[in-house]
Amino acid sequence: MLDIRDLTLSYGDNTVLHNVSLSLAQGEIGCVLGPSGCGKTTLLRAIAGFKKPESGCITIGEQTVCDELVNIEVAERKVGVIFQDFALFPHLSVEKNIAYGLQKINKQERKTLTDSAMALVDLQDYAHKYPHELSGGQQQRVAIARALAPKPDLLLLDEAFSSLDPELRERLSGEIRSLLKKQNITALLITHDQTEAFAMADKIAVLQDHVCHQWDTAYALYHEPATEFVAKFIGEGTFIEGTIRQENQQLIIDTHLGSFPLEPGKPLAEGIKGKLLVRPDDLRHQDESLLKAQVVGRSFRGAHIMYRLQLENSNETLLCLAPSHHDHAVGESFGIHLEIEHVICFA
Ligand SMILES: Nc1ncnc2c1ncn2[C@@H]1O[C@H](COP(=O)(O)OP(=O)(O)OP(=O)(O)O)[C@@H](O)[C@H]1O
Repeated sequence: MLDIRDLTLSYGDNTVLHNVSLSLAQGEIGCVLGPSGCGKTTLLRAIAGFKKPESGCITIGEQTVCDELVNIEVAERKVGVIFQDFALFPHLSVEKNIAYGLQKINKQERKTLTDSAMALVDLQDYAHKYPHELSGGQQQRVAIARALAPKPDLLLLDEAFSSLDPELRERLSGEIRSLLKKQNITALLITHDQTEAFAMADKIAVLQDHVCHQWDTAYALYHEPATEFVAKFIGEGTFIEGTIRQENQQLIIDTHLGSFPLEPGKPLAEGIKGKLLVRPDDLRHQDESLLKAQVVGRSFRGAHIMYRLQLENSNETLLCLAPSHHDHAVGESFGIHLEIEHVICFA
């Protein structure tokens, strides 16, 4: 339903996107995640048709909306956009806001589409209210109904939850995911909030320095990051150094916390130094372990405590997520054991 191939786009000399590719099947929800200024909004603007790329191709449904020969107008692309501030018209009622994009359609059909969009987001009782009479969550639902009323092929959400408080944001992102899934709507959202991306998206693109580092499921981004940037950006963790050796065709990294076999097919070779990713859940609390570490920081998270630990005879600190009944104060030491299920190593 959405196919972006080798998209390159600049503002003057500033290349913002370089050879970005990603695609979504009908009914899939994608998310573009990345640090501020990495080009998330620019990508969305290119898909909607507000900014023409230098090269590359965008296809929405059956229609190529932009390539070296074609550039379809914004209004002709079957795309619904929801902006960060919802962009509702303050002087129009909920019903009229939703009907706004349907002016080319005859009156009867306009009423049918408006009513069904209002029902979709459960706002029938608010049809004659004005935006200032609604809560933030209700305003967002109006914005969604307005974007969905013309039955777009693709829905784009630009930081659509960021002006809401965290609790409402979490609840609404779950609700909206269910709504989009039930209606089999294809959507792409941009956010800098990983929790929101994980809660909503089937697939996530991680952008940084103009390029898309990885386009994958949340699970793969966390457990099989393609680049060091993705490993650092998604989730928490620390890198420890080691040396790579080969034993019976198998590459192994030796570190001061143990030796770990490496996945095949990575650009790693015997004799080079490697950086091994240690996630907080790889480091286990184990009283009987001879390997001891001292608590230098801690953050209580309810069921778990995130410890920052310093190894004996080392300046290195590591994160350890332990069940909160293992309650240790800063300055105390406890035994640890490294058990890595997904071995992630970079040269
Ligand atoms: N209209 C414009 N003219 C010139 N440069 C622009 C324009 N819009 C964006 N840029 C530049 O393009 C880069 C990407 O901007 P963009 O808004 O796409 O990033 P973003 O990832 O959405 O950032 P944020 O998370 O802060 O919203 C930035 O360096 C920005 O300064």
